[in-house]
Amino acid sequence: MKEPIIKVSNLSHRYNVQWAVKDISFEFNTKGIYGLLGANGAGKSTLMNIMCGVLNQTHGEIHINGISLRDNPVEAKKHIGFLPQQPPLQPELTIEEYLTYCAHLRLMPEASIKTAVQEVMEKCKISHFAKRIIKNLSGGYQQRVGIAQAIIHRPDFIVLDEPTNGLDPNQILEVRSLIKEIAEERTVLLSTHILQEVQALCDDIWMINEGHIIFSGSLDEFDNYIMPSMFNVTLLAGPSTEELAAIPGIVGVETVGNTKYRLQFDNNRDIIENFVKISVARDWRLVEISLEKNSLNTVFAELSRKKTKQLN
Ligand SMILES: Nc1ncnc2c1ncn2[C@@H]1O[C@H](COP(=O)(O)OP(=O)(O)OP(=O)(O)O)[C@@H](O)[C@H]1O
Repeated sequence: MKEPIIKVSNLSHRYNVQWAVKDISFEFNTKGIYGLLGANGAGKSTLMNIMCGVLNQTHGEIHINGISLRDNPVEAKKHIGFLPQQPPLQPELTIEEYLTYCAHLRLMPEASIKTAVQEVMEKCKISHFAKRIIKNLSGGYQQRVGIAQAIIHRPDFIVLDEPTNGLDPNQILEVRSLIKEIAEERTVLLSTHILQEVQALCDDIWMINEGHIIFSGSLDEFDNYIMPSMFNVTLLAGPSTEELAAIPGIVGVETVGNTKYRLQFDNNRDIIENFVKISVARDWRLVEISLEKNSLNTVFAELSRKKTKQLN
């Protein structure tokens, strides 16, 4: 049977008395982009540093393609690429010099290095700047070089820690498109505290809060995890707010202009169907009705609140 690309088992880490990461387990078996979402201080960098062999965990095991990172770190690291929050660039070197240096650090066979450097520069669309000194590149191009160093040794598993942090909107789009291309052939774990980032890029989401994984699933599952609690209606011959508030299941009424209402409901899943029936029966001239989808921000805040409550 094929080993998981990455397997994390009962991983915990503490810097001092406080656990930064506590009893985390998961595995990735497919290519694509996995989002690791969490607020500042949630434990993302700690988890990523451990997964990339930069930090030794207090407890637990990591296996990359079946190789133990603790027992066989040199072999395991051949399968991992890492772009930390601060890309480990050498500002005085040219792109080509720097990537050649990285290839040596990655213990690549000497004969394969020149081709690997050319290939990775093409992949990351930086070949035209091969001879340019890194410190003279824009933030977006520096980040491309950071990504290039993470994939030069052709690892199966790439970890990107906040890869679009500090970039302008155009650079963000360019780096995102590069990440998508890279993930067609590999498994990418992308850490971010930006919800739009996971929305734009990720197939699956892991959410971490206070060192615990509090959600894992697809983007749709994440979005729908908490049932919407509001819906909006347009009633051309609407009743008084009192009459609306008296409908069983409605717990709040807000008027938005002359014909529009925003209604809050309890956990009654049949509310929309019931509301339509009542509107027709009472001739309110219903012309529009829509559930208000929770924004990812709302879900994020609610999940954090739920989990913190459970842990206390
Ligand atoms: N070197 C360290 N020594 C002591 N505590 C640390 C150290 N690094 C991180 N921590 C603590 O561990 C917890 C998790 O931090 P971590 O940096 O992993 O979170 P994060 O989700 O990556 O946040 P950010 O997005 O701000 O980097 C925090 O409470 C942080 O203060």
